[in-house]
Amino acid sequence: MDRIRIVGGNKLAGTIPISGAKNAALPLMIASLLTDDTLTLENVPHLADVEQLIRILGNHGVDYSVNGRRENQREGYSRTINFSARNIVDTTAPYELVSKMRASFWVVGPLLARMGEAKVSLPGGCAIGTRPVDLFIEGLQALGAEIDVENGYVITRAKNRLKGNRYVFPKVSVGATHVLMMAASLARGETVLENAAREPEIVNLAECLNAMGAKISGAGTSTITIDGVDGLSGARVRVIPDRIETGTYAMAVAMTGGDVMLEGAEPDLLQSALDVIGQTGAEITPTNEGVRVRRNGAGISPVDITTEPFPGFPTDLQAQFMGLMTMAKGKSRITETIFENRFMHVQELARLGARITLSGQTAVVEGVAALKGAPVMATDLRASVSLVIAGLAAEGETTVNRVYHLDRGFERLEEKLSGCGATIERISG
Ligand SMILES: CC(=O)N[C@H]1[C@@H](OP(=O)(O)OP(=O)(O)OC[C@H]2O[C@@H](n3ccc(=O)[nH]c3=O)[C@H](O)[C@@H]2O)O[C@H](CO)[C@@H](O)[C@@H]1O
Ligand SMILES: C=C(OP(=O)(O)O)C(=O)O
Repeated sequence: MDRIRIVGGNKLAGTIPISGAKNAALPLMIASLLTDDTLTLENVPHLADVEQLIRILGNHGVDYSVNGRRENQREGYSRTINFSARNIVDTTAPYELVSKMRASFWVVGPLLARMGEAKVSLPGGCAIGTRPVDLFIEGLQALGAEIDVENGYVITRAKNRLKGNRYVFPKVSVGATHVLMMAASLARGETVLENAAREPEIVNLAECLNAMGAKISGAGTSTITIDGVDGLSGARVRVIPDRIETGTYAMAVAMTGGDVMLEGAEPDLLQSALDVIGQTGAEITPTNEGVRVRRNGAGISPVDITTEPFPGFPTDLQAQFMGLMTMAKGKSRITETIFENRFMHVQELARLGARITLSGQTAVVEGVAALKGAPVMATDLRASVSLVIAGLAAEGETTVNRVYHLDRGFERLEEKLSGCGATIERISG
């Protein structure tokens, strides 16, 4: 199994290109199921999750080509991919495929809306919480779907076309908002979603659906209105830059010191996180090229954060921020409100010498003067990258095991960091 080896202590300096966002690319790819025309997506990142979703969509009959040709190489930067769901050959998404990635469950919305049925395995066990699907079920039922959960599958049927309705989310859910927006696009009449997620990825999906002929307004606010249409067509849409990748590298620079241009980053997509990083002592400068991050001289100031739905501080940056706080000059409190089990990085950061105590959903981090390299491993994507950040700042050698987590969400991580002066390499086998 591959590992990442890091020798810490170097400041980062140079340019890091920001890739297309994993969490935007996935729902956009799934939207291709809604039409028999070709959906062309630009800036799709080359990630394990994208490859896995290509396999899942292929099982339903979706054909794809990369820049006009099929491509199997594992490495490469963000690409343009054409998706064509001319014929849906199967409305079942089996356990073997869905269990590997949460977002694959989202095919339930377009399959049900276009084909009148979908049988989708419950998503697999995940390291950050229980992650139920009750809101998806309740929301699709509000649109007229009949739903049974049997033998680990969610079985959905719509005898007639789905029918628009008002649905108030009892809790903000990114995935359920994506799915209901897609399903309601092909429903009869108007759907109003209240307490909807406001994440930039929701806006990107709404833009995509509208380019395909949907009539959606209000995406990016908590009330989204969808006027159902009879059919959707193809379109060409660009995946937004990855705000989590942007925040991750910004925190890496805040921790090691240095001066890095995050090329192509859009500050509006992560303003709350950039504000917090600024409060730790790093200088954040939006430019025409992207976002410049600098930290020289003075140390890292402690800052308290609480994760929240957008526009609050994102849960997907919580682990990385904890990494940064391990070397702050004082005590910080980090409260996780989105997922009940997203502190799996705490015990691994402790191997590097971090001092963290947990009390319910809050971690209290007592900054230390130096971390010392060690072998570590993490159980999820963002936890893994928090260990990479900490390793970059630690004295000596750190090896991060279970690299497949990183490959889910970070395109060419080692190359981007070593290009800025980090000593980091992948060790195969
Ligand atoms: C592929 C993708 O885009 N993943 C992101 C998406 O995940 P995902 O869409 O799975 O996250 P949600 O926004 O749905 O989850 C938010 C909270 O709602 C709960 N919930 C959700 C659905 C449901 O039916 N019932 C329920 O109780 C979840 O357990 C969680 O506690 O948003 C999360 C929150 O920003 C991010 O951390 C993930 O990176
Ligand atoms: C939690 C994440 O992804 P997923 O929802 O696919 O598990 C993530 O991107 O941090």
